This record gives sequence, C-alpha cells and structure tokens, in this order.
Amino acid sequence: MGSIGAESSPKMEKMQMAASTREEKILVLVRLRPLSDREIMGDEVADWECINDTTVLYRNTLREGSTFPSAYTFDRVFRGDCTTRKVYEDGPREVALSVVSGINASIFAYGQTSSGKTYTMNGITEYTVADIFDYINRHEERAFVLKFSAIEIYNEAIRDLLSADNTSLRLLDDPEKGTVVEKATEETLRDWNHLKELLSVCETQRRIGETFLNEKSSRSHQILRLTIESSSREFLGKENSTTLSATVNFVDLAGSERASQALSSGTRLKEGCHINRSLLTLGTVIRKLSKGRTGHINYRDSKLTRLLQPALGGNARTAIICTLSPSRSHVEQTRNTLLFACCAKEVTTKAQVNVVMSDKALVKHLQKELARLESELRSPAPASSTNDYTTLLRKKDLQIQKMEKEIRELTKQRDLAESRIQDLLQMIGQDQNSRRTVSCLALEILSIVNDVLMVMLDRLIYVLFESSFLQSEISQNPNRQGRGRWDDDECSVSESYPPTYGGAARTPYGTHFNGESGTYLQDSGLDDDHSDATSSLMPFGKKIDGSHSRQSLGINDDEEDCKEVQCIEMEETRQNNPDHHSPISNGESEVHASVRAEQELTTAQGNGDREAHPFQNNGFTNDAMEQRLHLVDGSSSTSMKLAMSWSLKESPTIGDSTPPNGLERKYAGRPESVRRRYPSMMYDNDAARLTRSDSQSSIESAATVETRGVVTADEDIPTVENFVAGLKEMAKQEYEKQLGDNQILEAEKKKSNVKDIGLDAMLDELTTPDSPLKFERQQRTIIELWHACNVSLVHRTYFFLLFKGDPLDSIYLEVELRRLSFLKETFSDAKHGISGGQTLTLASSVKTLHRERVMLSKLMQRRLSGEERNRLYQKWGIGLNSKRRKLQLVNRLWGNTKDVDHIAESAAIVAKLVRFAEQGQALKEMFGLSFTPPSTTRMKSLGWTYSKSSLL
Ligand SMILES: Nc1ncnc2c1ncn2[C@@H]1O[C@H](COP(=O)(O)OP(=O)(O)OP(=O)(O)O)[C@@H](O)[C@H]1O
Repeated sequence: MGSIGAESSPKMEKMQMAASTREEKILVLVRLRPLSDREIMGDEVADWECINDTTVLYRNTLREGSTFPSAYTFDRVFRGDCTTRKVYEDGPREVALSVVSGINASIFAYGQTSSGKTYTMNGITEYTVADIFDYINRHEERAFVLKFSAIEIYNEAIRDLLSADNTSLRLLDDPEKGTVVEKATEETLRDWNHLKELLSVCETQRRIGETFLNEKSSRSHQILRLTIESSSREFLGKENSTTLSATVNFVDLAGSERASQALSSGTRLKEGCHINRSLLTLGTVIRKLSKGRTGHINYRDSKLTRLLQPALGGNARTAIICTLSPSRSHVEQTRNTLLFACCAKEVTTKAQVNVVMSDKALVKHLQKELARLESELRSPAPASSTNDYTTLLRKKDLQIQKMEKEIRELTKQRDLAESRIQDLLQMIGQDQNSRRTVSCLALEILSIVNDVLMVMLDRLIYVLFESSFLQSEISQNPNRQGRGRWDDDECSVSESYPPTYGGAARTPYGTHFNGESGTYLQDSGLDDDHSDATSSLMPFGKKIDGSHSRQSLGINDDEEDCKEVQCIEMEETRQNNPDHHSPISNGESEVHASVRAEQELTTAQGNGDREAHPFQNNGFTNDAMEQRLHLVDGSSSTSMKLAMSWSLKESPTIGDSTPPNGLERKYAGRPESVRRRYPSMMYDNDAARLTRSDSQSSIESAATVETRGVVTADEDIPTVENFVAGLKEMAKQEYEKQLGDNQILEAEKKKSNVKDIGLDAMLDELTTPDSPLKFERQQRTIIELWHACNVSLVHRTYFFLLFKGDPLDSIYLEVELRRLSFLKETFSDAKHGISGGQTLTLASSVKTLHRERVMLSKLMQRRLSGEERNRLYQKWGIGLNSKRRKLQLVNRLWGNTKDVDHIAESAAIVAKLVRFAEQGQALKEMFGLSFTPPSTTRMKSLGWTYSKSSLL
C-alpha cells in the first residue's frame, strides 16, 4: 500500500512507511487477577505467580506432577496488583494506536469465566479511545471521522448492541471488506462524551447473567469497532486527496466455563455450550495458524472466527490479553488459557496501511493503470515469469548462503579437531606408538572429512547449476510470459520451472516426485531424444532449437568480448598467439583454451548440431557457473593449493560487455558476496586436448589472476578446498615425519615381529613395493561396496580414474574401504548414517543415485553427439527407437561389478559426461587428502590417461 504522499505530515508519512508492510507475530499478554473476595472466603489458594515481566509460574508442581510445564513466557505478563492503565500502556497501547496511521488493529481478551476479561477490556477501550482523541486534538492539520459500531454474538446469533431491535443480523461476504455484519448500526462520533454514551448503551444491551463463578458473567462475545478515517485538510476535496481508513476492534470474549464449576443449567447451560463451542473453533484456528498458514483454516466454522479472520491472520495488528484466575480450583482452565496463549504467540499477521482514494483520484489512478496494461499488451514487459525466476534465484542465493554457513560450521569443527590433534602430537613428542595412534585417528577424521566434502560439493554444484540457470533465464528472457512452453520464430524453448507441473512435484532434474508412492519418476510418454524438448527441466533439460544466430541469443562471437574479462592471461595469450582461432598451443593459457573450446563447440553447434548449451544464450560461457580449478604452485607454501578463477564472461555483471536488458533495474543481481564466494565450477571444455604441460601455464595464469586480485575466491570465506587444506597439510607433515622414521620402524618391526593393525597396514602400503594383487583386490571390494551402498556414479568415476594402483594410492583405498564398510554396516543395521550433516539412509541413497542418473542422462544430450549416443546404444544393447534411451543407458552404467571392462567403460562415459578430463590432479586434491608432497612423477602417474577418442 502506498503512503499518502504530499498530503501527509512528515511524521505521519514516516509512521505509514514504517508500518506499510508490517508482518509480525500477535502480541500476547497475560494478566493474572488477584484472588476474589469470594475465593478468599472459600479458602482458595493462589497457585500462579508472575516471577518477572514475562514469565508466569505454577507453584504447586507437586500436585500437578511433571507432565505440564510450570513456567510460561510471553511478551509481557502482569501480576494481580497491576492497574489496567499499566496493562494498557505496557501492553496493547502501541498496537491499538496503529489505527490512527491507517492500520487495522484488534485487541482481544481471552480467558475463563470470571478471570477479568470485561474488567480489563473496559479499561483498555477507554484508554485507547482517550489516546485517540488526544491524537486527534494534536493533529489539527488532519480531518478525522470516527465511526462506532458494536455487536455481540450470543448463542451464535449476531445482535446489534446499538439498537433496541433484537433481530439477529446476517453476515455478508464483501469482496472488498471481507466479512461484514449486514445492517449493523454505525454511529459517527461527535466527541468523547458521545462515545461514552454509546459504550454505556452497549453495556446495558449486552447479555449478562449470573453464574456461580461470576455475578455479572458476560454470556456473549462483544465486538466494539471504532473506524477512523483521516485526510489532510489541505487536500480535502482536491483531486489527489486520499484518506487513511482503519478500524480497531475491542473484543471481549465470553469466558470458557465448566458447567460443573459454573453450576449452570437451563439457559446458562445452553449459553455455556455455545460459548465453549465458538471458543473451541477459535482455539483450533489459532492452533492451525500457529503451525504456519498451510492447509485449510476453518474460519467459517463460527461467526466469531469469520468476523475476526483479518485480526487472526490477515491485515491487522493484534494483541491478545489472556486473563487468568490464580486460584487452585481453576488450574485446568488456566492451563488451557495458557496453551491458547502459547499458540497465539506463533501466529503472524500482516498489517498494511489502508489508503482510500477520492473518486477523482481513483479515476485518475485507474486511467493510469489502464494505460499501463494496454502498453504491456502491445509489448510484453518483464512479467510474472521473470518475477518467478527472480524469486527463485533469491531463494537459491539464500540456499547458497545457508550452505556457506554450514561450511563455516564444518570448518570450525575441523579446526577444533585439528588443533586437538596438534596438541596431542606435541604432547606425545617422539613416542612412535603414540604417534601412530594419533595418525590413525587423523586418518579416521580424514575419511569423514572426505565424505562431508563430497556431499557438500555435490550440493553446491547442484545449487550453482540451478542458480546459474535461473540467472541466465532472467538475463536472456526478460519478456517471457508465464511458465512452460514458449515458442517463437527463432527459438523454441520448452521447459518447466519452477517445479510445479502436471500436478506432480518436480525435482530440479526432470523427475517427478510421486508423493503417494514416494518414488521419483522420469517424464514418460515421450521419445527419449525428444523428451528433453518438452519435459526436461533446468539445468540440463532445456532445449533450444538452435537455428538462430548466436547474436540473436545475446552471444557475441567476437573475440573482443574476451578482453572485457578481467583475466590477465587473455592479454598474454593475445601477445603469444594473435590468431585466436588457431589450435591451442602449449603456450596458450588454459583459460583461453577453454574459452575457445567453448566457442568452437558453440560454432559447431550453430552450424548444424542443433543441441545447444543452456547457458550459451545469455552471454555466459558454456557452463558459466562451473568452477575452474587450477593447481597453483605456491612457492611460499609447501602444500598444493587449489585456487579458483572465474570463467570468462561468467556473468553479465562481471566485466562483460553484454548490453543491459533493462532487467537490472528490477533485480540488481545476486549479492556480490555470493557471486564471489562461489565461482563457477568448470568441469568443462574439450580438455582432452590439454596436456599435462599445460598445467604450468594455467598455474601461472591463475597465479597472475590471484596476484592482481581480480576475480578470485574470497580468502576469508572457507571453500571446500580450504576446508580440507588444513588437514591435508597436517597429514602431509605427519607422513613426511613418518617417512623419516620409517627405517627405524621397519627395524623395530622386524625385531618384535609384531604387526600392528591400522597404521602399520597403511605404512606397509606406503613403504612396501607396489602390490598389484592387493590393489586389485581392494579395488574389487570397493566397486562391490559402491554398488551396495548406491554411491554416486561421479564419485565412483573420479575415484576409479584417479587411483590406479600407485603405491601411494593405497591410503586412499584404505580410507574408502573403511568409509564404505561403515556405510554398508549402517544401512544393513537400518541405522541412519550422517553424511555431511545429512541423514543418510539406504532409501535416501537410492533416491540420490536416481537423481544423479537422471542428471547424467540429461548431460548425454549435451555432451555426446547424436552419433556417439547411437553408437553407445548399439553397443549396450539399447534399441535405437526405444523410449528413454539415455536413462536406460545411464541405468546400466556401473551395473556389472564383476566385469572390469564394463567398469572401465562406465567410468569413461561418466567422465566424458562430467568433463573430468583436465581435473585429474585437482580432483585428486579435492579428494583432498594427499599424504605426499606433490611431485612431477606422481602427477604423471596419476594423470588422466584417456584420450577423447578412447572414451567412446
Ligand atoms: N485485575 C483485577 N483486579 C481486581 N478485580 C478484578 C480483576 N479482574 C477481574 N476482577 C474482578 O473479577 C470479577 C470478574 O471479572 P470479569 O467480569 O471481568 O470477568 P470475565 O472474565 O469477564 O468473566 P465472564 O467471562 O464470566 O464474563 C469482577 O468482579 C471483577 O471486578
């Protein structure tokens, strides 16, 4: 809602702005009354006490046992000797007076019969109205109109308290005002005295009856409503005059009562039943609202809740005063009231400033709106879909921030563990046995860290994919309307995101989650190779009919684009290699190589291959969100360090020349912190052409980028790489130390002829000559366990390809074996494993694996040519015309654990899909836990040996 603009006083305007979108919890106050004379005479005991301003305590816990809490905390509690003025001022005053700023307010009194509701509400109403009149007197620049109405709900019938007529009034649903009482008298107040008169009329009219518990028990719910309209005198009658209009409700509910205690019968009993029933509905509504606004809220089950709907969960600020009797005999009712109060604490309302326009202003406003809609019809403007995407993108950013927090937390824990190990190592000095024990411990930690790392990486990659896709959507298609299918002459993009489609919940990777069966289903009924066009989702499934030029998609082929990117290596590359389209030379930077690989790929696709990359259409590089990992030779550091640099043209916001599309005004982009902290993952580029010797140039390039401080990962922010760096370093040092001590150890072992388990086995692996048989045995076991534990195919692939039998790999195999054995044991015991802060069950692992398979099947569309795919279908016995061929193929990967050739081929296919090629060493480092210093020989021995052609 707007403000009243020029016509309002600055102070007023400020109030409106501050409250214009106020979303807040209901203010819940508790008032304990003193024991009444009757109670004192009847030897009643006060069991309840306010121990401070916010807590009320039940003192007689012995009687109650321990089943109920004894202390209850609220926004404010008031002891028995508190005056109503104090209750008003410290309690609902602020909420009630919002009404003068155009904000609806409601003040309720809720509690059992005779607990002091009427006593409290009478005072609150009077003080509020006095303050309102005071406000009016102090704001002569505004003209105020006050209207008053009063009704009661007696035995579920509505009566006008300002009329002598006893007829029951009807409730009507007004599209603008909500539920209204038909024909209720509304008096325009002349002054304070006039209101007092009306209040006394109400008092006389209201149904009061005597019960055992209260001489003057209110037998109805009373709602007094004061409506305040105000306009600036200066603008009165003018075209642009607007009016603030809001109501404040004073609700004095009838009290819940037990027939046995109230000793009611006949009419009183009937009244009591109605009262209890409507209070029950109110309680149910409050309880449901307290759990969030999901599902059906039964407002319509009683007239009371229908009328109070805005106050309970809508456009109003609300305060509830729960009144309590302290007496022991009412403990049960008091507890019920407190339970109601506890639920009410959780309910949120969303108050807005209510501005009413003059007829002229309204006409003018409508004319403007009409003109805007007409112009939108002529040229569709960025609309709902953009907003949808923007909202989703923000959600993703929040998710990223949450993950960032998790990583921070994990890092803290890691640091703690690390420092404990360091302390321990210092404490035990040179004692070999103890050092070995500590090393074993470190190894255990490393295996856990490895696990956590992989989970975090997976999650991060997924979210970045999603996030990047959304960003590309927003940048590229600001004019796109709605969701789902969208066609035009140049492109046909069919995708569906956000994930609501066909009545079933969609997962981000193109599966449907069937809520009933709890299973994920691939979109069906479509030819596999075409299914992406209609059913697939971001990030992999979007299909663009690529007959358009790259320019039309916002991509500038011009190499000049690259210079905009603040990567120094590009300049070097130009100097070394002026022909940007020539094949990659050894001297060419990896960054440049990858960019050009992208360009070549894109050009090829533009020339015939109609499968285009989802990110190509927005000025991003391929896989713009992917991260490039370089090995940086830290000369000052003894350890290998992973650094990240941004992909070229990673985002339009990072130094590229993509012209603004207007959307920037609507969404300023992702927070800088997020963009910088999570650079793109780069499992990309046709890196089969990159040789190991290229590493050096990439090392230099990345180092240069880092030195210039252009676009590197934020040092302060823990990344997954940093996450393991500390442990890695520690483990390395320990290993070096042990290598030094190793000869002594060997001699000792020979002497004692005793074989320790654990670390000795590890050291054997490190120090004895390579044992191919043992390696193969371990590898076979690991493959079986991967299968049994539904381990990620990408993980299997990395592991399989990175660790090929080098003696130093055996540490890894040990760690993986332990991890998997633990996992399998956990699954078979039907226990829950904790992995990366997530609970892991056999069922969840199956689901995750399925999701990954779907993701890989989507990647097949982009990473393999049609010809390559067909060759694979034939080789793997999949009918060329069968449905969901890609998924069929992916489902067969890693299936035959006994057949080494099958495993190798599966790994090669997955590697191709995830573009493993240039990551060999980097990923090995990400597995994180190299115990050895880097050496050229090791790099060679562990490097990626598949060539592009050998993959398929
Ligand atoms: N805080 C208080 N201090 C002193 N007396 C109080 C207080 N609260 C209530 N009383 C007295 O207790 C009696 C019952 O109060 P009241 O009628 O307001 O209760 P009620 O909750 O409205 O009951 P019902 O639901 O039956 O209408 C009255 O005599 C009132 O004066």
